[in-house]
Amino acid sequence: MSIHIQKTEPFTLVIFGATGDLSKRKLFPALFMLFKNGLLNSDFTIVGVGRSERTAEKFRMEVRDSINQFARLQVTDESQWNEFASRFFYAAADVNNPVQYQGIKKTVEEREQALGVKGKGNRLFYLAIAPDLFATVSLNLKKSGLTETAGWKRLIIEKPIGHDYSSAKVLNEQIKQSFTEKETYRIDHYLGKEMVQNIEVLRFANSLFEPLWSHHFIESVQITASETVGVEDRANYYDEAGALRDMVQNHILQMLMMVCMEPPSRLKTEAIHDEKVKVLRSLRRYQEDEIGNYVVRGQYVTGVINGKQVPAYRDEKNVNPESRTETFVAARLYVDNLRWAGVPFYIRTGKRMAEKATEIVIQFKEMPKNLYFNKNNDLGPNLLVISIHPMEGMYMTLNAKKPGSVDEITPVAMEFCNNCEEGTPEAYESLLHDAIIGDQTFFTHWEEVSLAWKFIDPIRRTWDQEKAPMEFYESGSWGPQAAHELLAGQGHKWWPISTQRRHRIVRAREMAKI
Ligand SMILES: NC(=O)C1=CN([C@@H]2O[C@H](COP(=O)(O)OP(=O)(O)OC[C@H]3O[C@@H](n4cnc5c(N)ncnc54)[C@H](OP(=O)(O)O)[C@@H]3O)[C@@H](O)[C@H]2O)C=CC1
Ligand SMILES: O=C1O[C@H](COP(=O)(O)O)[C@@H](O)[C@H](O)[C@H]1O
Repeated sequence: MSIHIQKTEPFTLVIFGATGDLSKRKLFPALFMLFKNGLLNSDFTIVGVGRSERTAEKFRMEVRDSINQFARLQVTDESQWNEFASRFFYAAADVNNPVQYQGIKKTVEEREQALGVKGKGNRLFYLAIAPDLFATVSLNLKKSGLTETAGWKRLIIEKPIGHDYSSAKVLNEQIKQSFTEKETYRIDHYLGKEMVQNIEVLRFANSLFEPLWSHHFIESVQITASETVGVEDRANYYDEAGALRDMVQNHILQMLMMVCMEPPSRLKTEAIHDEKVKVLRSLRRYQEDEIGNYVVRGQYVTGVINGKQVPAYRDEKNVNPESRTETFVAARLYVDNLRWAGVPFYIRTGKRMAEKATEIVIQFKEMPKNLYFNKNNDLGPNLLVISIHPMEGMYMTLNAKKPGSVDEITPVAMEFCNNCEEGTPEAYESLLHDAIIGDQTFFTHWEEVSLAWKFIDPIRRTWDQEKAPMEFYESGSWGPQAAHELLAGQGHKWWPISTQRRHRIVRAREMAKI
């Protein structure tokens, strides 16, 4: 990802769903930050599409409001704003109606003509709309002639990509009729997070880690993506999807791939995708009758979050009062290759948990307990903690001599903070920029999508047939007891999440005592 160095070529970005939530909260703020940082070519154009009519002026005001509400920096410089806003246009269209694409085409072509790139403009289509419209739009883009240009054309799609392997495959075939794999950019916003991208650098630019990065020295790996929010206003989608499809199929497996992949032969997109795909091929698939031993599903009941009583999942608006949808998943996974043989990868994700945090903990094997410095049984394992959110950084716990003592041990932490001094780019900033410059490294290849679904589908089937229990957990907790037992059986435990910098050393000490 080359966000700090490479300015884009001229381009037109057509955003389907420009009046929606994703555009307001993520896309417009990201475009504004890229513009402010001088990373967009001055000849860029944004064409917003939605069903309801509005003038370009009104659209620009909405864009401004969303930037002031959601961007890292607000609009303060009027002439800079006018320059930015003058590139925004709007075309009303119902995407189900092929005829209405002509209005979009006219807007795009007029602007390309004005910029002197008639017939050869670069075009990027962003589908910030419901997933069941992805196929229709991509087919209609071709039929309308919008994909015909001597410049490049690209499609950006959001998740979810299907709800299982078969539906994802059908969608992929439909998209392929208009866009090749190289032109298709599947967003997984976790891949745009600074510290997720940093995993590669940490592993492949430090001689310290790579020799230790295997079953010889690593005892286990834990990946947590916990949230304090509930289902919010997305029950219509979420009650069908559940945490397995919503978080594990994409974000959690992407983080697992980044931790496990072999060093790529070159730092090129294809080489990186090849290595990530190999991880999914080695990921042990569980038979339906053994899933209960490895995967736990849970659903939140009422509890207290930030001092406030919150409702049970089944009492949330638009949720089926008898819903069997999981809001929590924990699992013990294995990557059956030479590097990772026997190393458990513990994953967990859930809504209404105790803290909002995304963290990866690499636990190294312990020193032999019967030798040296373990008089009080207080030697802790070395942990490398990669904090992805809300803190961005990493820290390593070590055992050190307690100051002033002869052989007493105390845990210490070496820490790097990635976002302490100034804010780092938001995931969508870096992903939008990559799509505009044509770098697919941090987008999901079709093979990753398909293998991820093949891993997920048997688990989903088992749960749909009620062949594994549903565990209930209190809101504000760290999930159901079964999620702790998953590790306890292996002599492991979930390490406390450490989201606040000032607590870290204290937490490191607590960890050593556990
Ligand atoms: N919101 C978020 O934070 C995230 C969203 N996503 C994904 O992004 C996509 C969009 O989500 P979100 O922004 O939340 O959805 P919203 O419901 O907020 O917005 C939907 C958008 O689609 C437009 N739209 C709906 N039907 C049509 C139609 N027939 N023709 C033209 N436009 C139409 C709406 O415009 P209008 O009503 O004006 O016609 C609106 O702009 C989804 O795929 C979602 O899964 C992914 C990650 C996060
Ligand atoms: O994709 C999704 O991610 C969010 C969590 O993202 P984060 O960047 O805040 O960690 C999750 O709330 C949502 O359900 C899911 O669709």
